[in-house]
Amino acid sequence: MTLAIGLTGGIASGKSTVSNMFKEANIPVIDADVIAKQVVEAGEPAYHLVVETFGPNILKDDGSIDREKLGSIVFQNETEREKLNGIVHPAVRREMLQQKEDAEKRNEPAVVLDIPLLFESKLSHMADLTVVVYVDPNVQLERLMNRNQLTKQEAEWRIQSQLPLKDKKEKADEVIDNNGSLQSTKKQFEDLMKKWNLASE
Ligand SMILES: CC(C)(COP(=O)(O)OP(=O)(O)OC[C@H]1O[C@@H](n2cnc3c(N)ncnc32)[C@H](O)[C@@H]1O)[C@@H](O)C(=O)NCCC(=O)NCCS
Ligand SMILES: Nc1ncnc2c1ncn2[C@@H]1O[C@H](COP(=O)(O)OP(=O)(O)OP(=O)(O)O)[C@@H](O)[C@H]1O
Repeated sequence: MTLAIGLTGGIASGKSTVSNMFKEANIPVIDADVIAKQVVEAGEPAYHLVVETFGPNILKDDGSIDREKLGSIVFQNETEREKLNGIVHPAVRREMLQQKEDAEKRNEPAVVLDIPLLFESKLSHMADLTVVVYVDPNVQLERLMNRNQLTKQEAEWRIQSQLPLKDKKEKADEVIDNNGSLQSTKKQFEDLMKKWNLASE
């Protein structure tokens, strides 16, 4: 049986940091953000719907979607965000289920479903257990502003477009606290791997 681990968190809470630890441990990771980018590449069905819905102004000169522009529209407006979600999410869900099935066919001991909106989109049924990468609100704001070079207002809009991290923490089966050093996060990751009998040594 392939253990399906649902990995989530808030924007810039450290999901990629933890998903890299899984990859280093040879556990395959299915990344919803990567798939969400692929399904809106030029020529894909969702690409045409996005252009129809948001207009040609959201395109770059080469015809690809200007993600920064689209982000500045949808992160500060719930109605626009729901329109985008309605186009992108079904395609992402289909592809994730396909990749999960492939991992099961390969008899992988485990597979990680890295889904930022795991709880918001009610997708936890796809996973056997859920893990939240948690940070305190002030740490999240600071890391997001630094990583994406955003103003405080822009970063707050992005954070507010998601369920508060403390709510996700309550819903999750396991919590990795990423407020501290990377070493402390790695230690918590290793402890979980032992608990799930996935540690190699
Ligand atoms: C708005 C878009 C174009 C901005 O692109 P950009 O390259 O700047 O960001 P990226 O895709 O890497 O997302 C960064 C983070 O933003 C957060 N986020 C993205 N989309 C959403 C959303 N619809 N609602 C809440 N948070 C979101 C997630 O935490 C994600 O990890 C893009 O995020 C998008 O197409 N979003 C809709 C699809 C979606 O929900 N993706 C999330 C996983 S399915
Ligand atoms: N323990 C840590 N100490 C210091 N910086 C950290 C730590 N963990 C992550 N970071 C930094 O915080 C930022 C966010 O981390 P990461 O990209 O892993 O988050 P994420 O949850 O995958 O974000 P998103 O879903 O928004 O893409 C990055 O710039 C990363 O280098």
